[in-house]
Amino acid sequence: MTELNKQQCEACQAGAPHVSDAELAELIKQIPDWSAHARDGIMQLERVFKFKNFKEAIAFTNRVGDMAETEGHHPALLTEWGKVTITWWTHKIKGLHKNDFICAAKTDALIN
Ligand SMILES: C[C@H](O)[C@H](O)[C@H]1CNC2=NC(N)=NC(=O)C2=N1
Repeated sequence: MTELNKQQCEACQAGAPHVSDAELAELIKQIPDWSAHARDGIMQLERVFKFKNFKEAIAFTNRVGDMAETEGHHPALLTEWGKVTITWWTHKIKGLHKNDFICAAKTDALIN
């Protein structure tokens, strides 16, 4: 099967199915540094990235932003001095779609 970070997001419609528990268990193995948790009842993927300073943190943030624009799928981004917290979920379905796992894998590929 094609590696997650080599796949492209699909256009996600309202009403699209959430990933099943079994699919989540399989997909999360490909992004082992990410956690899957519910926040306000919405399942999300989250990872904290550490950097030497703010300059590197904001540069990484901008690379992720460019990827999100390319994919048409967007994360929550918290950029701090030396740290970026990235959270992926699909707003339209208020949960996790395969797109979120693809974008998490693409995010990992943007680490210098
Ligand atoms: C119109 C636009 O394409 C949609 O609103 C996209 C934008 N980016 C998105 N990003 C995420 N994470 N979830 C969405 O449902 C979503 N929808």
